[in-house]
Amino acid sequence: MQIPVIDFSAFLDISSSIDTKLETAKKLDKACREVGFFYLSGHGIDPTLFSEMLSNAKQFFATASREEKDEIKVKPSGEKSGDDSRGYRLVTRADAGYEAVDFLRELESEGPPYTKGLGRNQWPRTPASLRSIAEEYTTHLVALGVAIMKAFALALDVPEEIFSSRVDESFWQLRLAAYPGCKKGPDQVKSGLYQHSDFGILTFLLTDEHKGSLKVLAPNGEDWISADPIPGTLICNIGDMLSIWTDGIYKSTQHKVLHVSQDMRISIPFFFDPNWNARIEPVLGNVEKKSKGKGVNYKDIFTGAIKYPY
Ligand SMILES: O=C(O)CCC(=O)C(=O)O
Ligand SMILES: [Fe+2]
Repeated sequence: MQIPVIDFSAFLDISSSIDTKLETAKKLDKACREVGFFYLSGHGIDPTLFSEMLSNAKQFFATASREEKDEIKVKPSGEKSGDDSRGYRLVTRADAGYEAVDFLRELESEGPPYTKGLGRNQWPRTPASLRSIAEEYTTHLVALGVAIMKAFALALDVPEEIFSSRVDESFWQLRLAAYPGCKKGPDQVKSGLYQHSDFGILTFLLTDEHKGSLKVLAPNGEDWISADPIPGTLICNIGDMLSIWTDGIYKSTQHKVLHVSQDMRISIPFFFDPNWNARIEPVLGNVEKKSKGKGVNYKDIFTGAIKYPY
């Protein structure tokens, strides 16, 4: 299996004919059906923004003091300003080892105290440029996510609003992550992330130059393929919610991280997820399957009000 590289520029070019757009959309569609992962080029985002995101994230993880990290740590919902979702975490488990800071779309809400998902982002004090760069990056990726959903609708031959009405206020999540460098010897720590599929719609992943860390499960269910970074591209993959919307036609492929290099690896996933109130149900017109997600809103899944997978 190979992860295809797809040039999206023709779809974004307003002078492209519908046939040209359809040709690009069909390439994406094929990748989503067969692999669930693709590299995106021609996305219109300035590569300087990629390097600024990576260098700001690296600076934070490499230089922020313990106190600075603690100040913005994820706090339980209902406790002062916490909402159990936003801020810094250090994960040291048998099957996962990394540090991360999460930022999510801020929704209108009462509080503090906040219920899960409805709080305010906690921005690191340093580097001072991180917030404005992350906000600019987010604006670009939200627009890109909306454009790709239009391409999916075109390829699947369904009305554009089926998707756009469910993602036009995407409850996105931006994660800055650092996988520690592996030291040999007794203090060796696990650096990586257990096997999983992503939860939402579409993940846009930006990583530093380390190779061999991200592994994608091949369709045969046995082989692991390294998804090494290709400079200037974003690694994209389908999440479970889009797999549900498309009756499983688009695959939310399993992947994992196993980082064995001696230096820290920076990885920045952007999870383009459904609107907070989006309905989660198959939408391609298969009436029998439509009942499966009856009454389920994305927020109920996100907050754990409904057990997922349901
Ligand atoms: O760091 C990576 O390469 C992938 C991370 C990932 O799969 C995730 O955060 O969901
Ligand atoms: Fe993932």
